[in-house]
Amino acid sequence: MRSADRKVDLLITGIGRLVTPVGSHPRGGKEMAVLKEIPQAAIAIAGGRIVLADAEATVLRALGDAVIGEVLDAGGRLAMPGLVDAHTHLVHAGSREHESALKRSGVPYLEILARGGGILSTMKATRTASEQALYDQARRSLDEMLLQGTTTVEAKSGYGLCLEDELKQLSVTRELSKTHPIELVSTFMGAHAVPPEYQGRPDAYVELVVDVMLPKVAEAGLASFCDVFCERGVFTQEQSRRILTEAKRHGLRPKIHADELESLGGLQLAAEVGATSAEHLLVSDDAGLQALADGGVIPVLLPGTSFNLGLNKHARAREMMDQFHLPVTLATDYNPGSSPTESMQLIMALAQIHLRMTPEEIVTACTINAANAIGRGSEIGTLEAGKQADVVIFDVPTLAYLPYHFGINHTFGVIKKGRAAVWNRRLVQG
Ligand SMILES: N=CN[C@@H](CCC(=O)O)C(=O)O
Ligand SMILES: [Zn+2]
Repeated sequence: MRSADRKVDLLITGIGRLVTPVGSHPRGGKEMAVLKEIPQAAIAIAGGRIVLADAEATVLRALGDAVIGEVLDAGGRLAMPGLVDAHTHLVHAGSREHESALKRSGVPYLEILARGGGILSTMKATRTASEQALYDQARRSLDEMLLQGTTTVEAKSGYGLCLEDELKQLSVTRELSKTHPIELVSTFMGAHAVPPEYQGRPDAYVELVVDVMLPKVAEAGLASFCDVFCERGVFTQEQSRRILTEAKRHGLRPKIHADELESLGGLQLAAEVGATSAEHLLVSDDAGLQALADGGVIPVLLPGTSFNLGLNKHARAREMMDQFHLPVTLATDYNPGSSPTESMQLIMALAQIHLRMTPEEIVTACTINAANAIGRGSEIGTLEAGKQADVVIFDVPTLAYLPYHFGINHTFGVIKKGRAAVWNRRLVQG
């Protein structure tokens, strides 16, 4: 530490083991298993950033006679970068437990949508809801995410499906990003489904998205990314191309929901338009995965969706890593239909069992790779000097225990931008 740095706002001591990926870039293939591990560690934080994360003796020596604002003792627990949830449909009204019986009786996800349910059912609820009601519901979800160790969340629109209500959803995201400790990255997803007014006229709806919605969203600075649901019966590859190409023209970075149920060439399109990420990928073939690798597109896998839809089909995470050296990312896909969970810890457990990922790979997938999937790799995703101080402290004896003991919350503490947001398992007010 230079003498100019000799003021520390927060010092976290007593970290039994600090575990973190290193660097700012996505980690692909074998690199995903490489973590830096420091026993008996401490983290010094100033101005919301990490000044030093190292062995406690080294940190204390470097601090010398520095002025220290607050000290928090992690009590020998495990610290890692705050979890990044790179794919959610955070802002929506209501819930869809009434569809569970249909799903149990074998009615497919897209059939429920075709009957006017599914996404369209949440669209109706969201259109009717006030901004305040949407805000309150999403805020409760964010609190839950924070309590579970998530510090940054991507939030998609796509339940308004008309200009006014898409803007309403995105405004709620913007409001939440000002008031909640969790940092939000906003994605415009007007092309999530074809609304009833445009039934049978999907191209006309695509034109509305392109000509009316995109310019307004971009002008108001309401989103950083644009996503589209490229799936049979929803949007074709050609319609998706039109939307993502126009999105780029307006300064929004492309993302795509692809290969969830059927492959329409969404991964090739992702590479073609230079998408940051392609998400779901349950039925992807080798050609699609090679396109991602060649195009530098990050695969975002959502094992909560296949679990909850009872699909018995899992993304080919091992091949993505071992054969295609891809930087696999994990996310909740939190939404009221296909994945009603805020818990990244549940996703970790599913990733270990269904995607056959190791605990180290899972950490990388939920931190630095996820950060890159939302364009934030240089700021968050690792515990290194200079990065934003987003830290989660888990009450687990070993790293492997985290995805192993599932169904409970292991989070003891969460530090967001250098401030305790959760401590002793409770939200810190103020
Ligand atoms: N598959 C498309 N969209 C969401 C589900 C939205 C919903 O069912 O409400 C997803 O990513 O799984
Ligand atoms: Zn989604």
